[in-house]
Amino acid sequence: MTSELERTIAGTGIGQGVAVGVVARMSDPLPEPADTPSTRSQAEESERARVSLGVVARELEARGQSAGGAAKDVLEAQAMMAEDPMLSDAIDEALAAGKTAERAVFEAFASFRDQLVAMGGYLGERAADLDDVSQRVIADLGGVAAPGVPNPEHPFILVARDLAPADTAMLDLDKVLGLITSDGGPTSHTAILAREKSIVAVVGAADATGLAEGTRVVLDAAAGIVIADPSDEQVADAERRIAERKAAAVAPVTPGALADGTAIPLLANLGSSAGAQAAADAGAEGVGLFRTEFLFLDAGGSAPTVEQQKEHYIRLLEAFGGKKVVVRVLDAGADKPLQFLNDAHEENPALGLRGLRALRASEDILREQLTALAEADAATDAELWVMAPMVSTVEETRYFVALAREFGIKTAGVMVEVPSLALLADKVAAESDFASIGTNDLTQYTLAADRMLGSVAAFQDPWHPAVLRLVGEVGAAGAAAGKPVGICGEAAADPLLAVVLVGLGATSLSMSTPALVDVRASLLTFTLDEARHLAGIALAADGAAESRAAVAAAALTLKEARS
Ligand SMILES: C=C(OP(=O)(O)O)C(=O)O
Ligand SMILES: [Mg+2]
Repeated sequence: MTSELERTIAGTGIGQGVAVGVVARMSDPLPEPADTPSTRSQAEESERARVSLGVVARELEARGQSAGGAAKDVLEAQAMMAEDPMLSDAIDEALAAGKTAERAVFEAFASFRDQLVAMGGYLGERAADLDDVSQRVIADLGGVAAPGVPNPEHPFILVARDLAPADTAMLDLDKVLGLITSDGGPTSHTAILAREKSIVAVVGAADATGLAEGTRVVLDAAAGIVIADPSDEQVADAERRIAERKAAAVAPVTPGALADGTAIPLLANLGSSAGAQAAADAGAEGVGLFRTEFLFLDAGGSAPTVEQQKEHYIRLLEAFGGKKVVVRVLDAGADKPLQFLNDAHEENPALGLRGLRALRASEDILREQLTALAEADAATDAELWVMAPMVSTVEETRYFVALAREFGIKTAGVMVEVPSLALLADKVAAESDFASIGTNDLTQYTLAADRMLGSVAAFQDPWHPAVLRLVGEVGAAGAAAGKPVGICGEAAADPLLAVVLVGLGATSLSMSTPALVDVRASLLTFTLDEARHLAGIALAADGAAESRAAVAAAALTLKEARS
């Protein structure tokens, strides 16, 4: 039975979590205080300002004490801003002109803010901190709640338009059960943070602006919905799923496998060696995609030297001794521009000189990278595989594999991110040691939808049967040639789609570390035959939404038949 009040709000779910709780809203910024003359004496206004500045400073200090770490430093700096003598001089000046304490605080902080912005750089970035202090003092003067992340005594579901980085740094994850934002898409700052910290979240839920403080909600990230005023059955269902996820999270970290024991190694996507330990702790059986772009982006305008690269690769390989580590050579261009490799203006950079095309045009950089990789491999005992991004022809495959071999790389492969390569997968399999499907780009190129563009985000859906048919081509070619086929795009992190991908022939799955738990649990619930059955259903669908819905229904039927 549904409750009479129940309402469903759609958005984009981040991760697979479920949460039940009451809404606490991030309050909107306060309006600018009116510039009307004060009816109080200057001394009275001055005292009001002094008291509120002190209250806010003490509160920020206290919050800093309880937050600890980097947040403590930020908050203590803010507390000092509230009692900065230059600011209080500016406030006194405005009060002397007959303004209210609210208006005087507003004007004094605003003028300091403008000065900071004019200085630019690090100081410019502190402007938002000053705004925050100003808002808090004005709120205290008016006896209203301070804007920003609320701090109720009980756990809550935070509803906000979007979160500023400073807000997110302060989230008390023991209290915030989930996040709902009305703005922001899957790549917004909030979404990235939620993914990183495994916070249950639905973003871009435009109708969430109507969710009142204290409303009970079920937040279902897996379905991308928020149910306001849910029925008892809906709450019970959500609580059952929360318990299941908790059980999965503490389940033994076993190697990835299907219910019938078919091994499907679960690997991590990493951007630097810094995440290696967390990935290994979460049971990653190796690395399926090491993105080397960050190493090049951090080098400041030129390629890092062979020595610098080698040092970094050694750190990575040492963290995965005896295990497989797939490193992708530099993937510059389009969403990852690197001036020193290609500074030409391109109308359509995603279709331009990017990935292997750009490296081939500056082959010395590719040669240096392969040198560093081969030397790091020789110095460690991980199993190094190297692959090239954005390969679109069989000739490019042959070129890359031959060049990698010249440097002594034992296992060389290509990423399948362009439909042309998937369609020639049999020929690619003959040339290359392995293939790894980058579903993010493969979806972008198959659906002709720029992955950076919000207006076409709905097309960027790897559940689309056209994308899955291409995956199936690569899977079949790999099986026929006896060559591994990995998946390293975001699609592998979707627990149900992961099963479909295995049904299409994927032999390993690579994803960001927090996704490993859910994908491991999902694989364990289906046999290889069932995965193939689900893949067949996905391939037969008309579009992404139909494919997702039909597979979800069939998966439920399979599970119910078993229990
Ligand atoms: C894994 C992929 O590469 P990136 O997201 O780095 O382009 C992909 O395209 O799916
Ligand atoms: Mg890609």
